[in-house]
Amino acid sequence: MPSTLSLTPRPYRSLLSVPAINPRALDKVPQLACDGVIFDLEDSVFPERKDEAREALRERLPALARDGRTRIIRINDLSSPFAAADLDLVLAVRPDAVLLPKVERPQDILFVQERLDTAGCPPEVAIWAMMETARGILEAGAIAATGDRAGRLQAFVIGLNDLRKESRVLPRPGRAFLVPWLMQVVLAARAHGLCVIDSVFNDFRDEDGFEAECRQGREMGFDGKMLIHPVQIDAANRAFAPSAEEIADAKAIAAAFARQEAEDRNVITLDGRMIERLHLEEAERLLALVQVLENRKTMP
Ligand SMILES: CC(C)(COP(=O)(O)OP(=O)(O)OC[C@H]1O[C@@H](n2cnc3c(N)ncnc32)[C@H](O)[C@@H]1OP(=O)(O)O)[C@@H](O)C(=O)NCCC(=O)NCCSC(=O)C[C@H](O)C(=O)O
Ligand SMILES: [Mg+2]
Repeated sequence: MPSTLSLTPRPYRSLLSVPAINPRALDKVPQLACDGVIFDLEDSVFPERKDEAREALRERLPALARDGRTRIIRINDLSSPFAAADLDLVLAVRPDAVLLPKVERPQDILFVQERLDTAGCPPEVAIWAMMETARGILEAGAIAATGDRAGRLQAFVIGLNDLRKESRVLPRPGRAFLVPWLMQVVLAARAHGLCVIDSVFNDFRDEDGFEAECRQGREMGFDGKMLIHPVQIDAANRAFAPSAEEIADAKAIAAAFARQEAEDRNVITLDGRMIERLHLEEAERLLALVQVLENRKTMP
C-alpha cells in the first residue's frame, strides 16, 4: 500500500536548503517564494558549530515558514556523533519532515521511525530520505517499501554531489551517465507512492544550465528540485508547475468525461486521441495541484 501522506497534493517545486548556522539566510526565509525550506544541519554546518546551529533552529523554527510551506530539517547521518541530538531537536520543534542523509538500508528509516513513534511524535511528522550513495540507489526499492502500511517515509531527495563523489561520474550537462540511476530512484519512489525531488545544481549563477536541468527533471518525473540559492526559486517554480497547455488539456479531459454520453464508458475520443479513465485520474491530480498553487497565490 502506498503511503497515504504522499497522496495529498502538496507542491514541492522548489525546496531551498538554508544553512541553520547562517542567521542572515534564516532572516530571508519569510520573504522567499519557495514551496519548502530544508533547514540544514549537515553539510553546510562545520562540525564544531553543530550545537550552535541546533540552538538557532530550536529558537527560530517555530516562527519560520508558518504559512503552509513545508518545513524540513536535514539532520546529520545516523552514523555520526551528531544524529542523536539532531533527532532530539526534531522531537522538540516537530517540523513537517526530517530529512535523513546518506540512507543506505531500510533499517535507517525504521530506526528513525521507531525513535519518533516511541517519543509520541505525531504521524504528520514525515521522514524524507536522501538518495546519494551507491548502496542507497541499489536498495532504493526496499527503502521505498518502508513507506507502505502508513510508514512515515514520504519522499526521496537525490544528492548528486555525494553520488558523483562516490561513483566518480563526472559532472556534465544532460547527466547522461546518471540518468539510469535517477530513473531507478523515481521508479522506486512511485512504486510505493512517494514524492521524489531532484538534486541541487551547484553553479547558481548559470541560469540557462539550471533551467535546462529543471526541464529535464520535470520530464523525468521529479516533483521538484532541491535548491541552494534564492535566485533559483522562480525558475524551479516555473519548470515544475503545470504549463498552460497541460492545464487546458486536463480541463478538456475532465469536461469530456463529464458529458452524459461518457458516463458508462472507459474509453473515449478527444481531438482524435484515445482517452481512458487513467488519463482522467492524471488530469484530476494535475488540476488539484493547480488549485493548491492558486490558493497559495492568494495567501496573505
Ligand atoms: C552557495 C552559498 C554559500 C553562496 O553564498 P553567498 O556567496 O553569500 O551568496 P550571495 O552573496 O549571492 O547571497 C546573496 C544573499 O542571499 C542570501 N542567501 C544565499 N543563499 C541563501 C540560502 N540558501 N537561503 C537563504 N538566503 C540565502 C545570502 O545570505 C545573501 O544575503 P545577505 O547575507 O543579506 O547579503 C549560499 O547560497 C549557501 O550557503 N547556500 C546553501 C548551502 C547549503 O545549504 N548546502 C547544503 C545543501 S547542498 C546538498 O545538500 C548537497 C547534497 O547533499 C548532495 O550530495 O548533492
Ligand atoms: Mg549529500
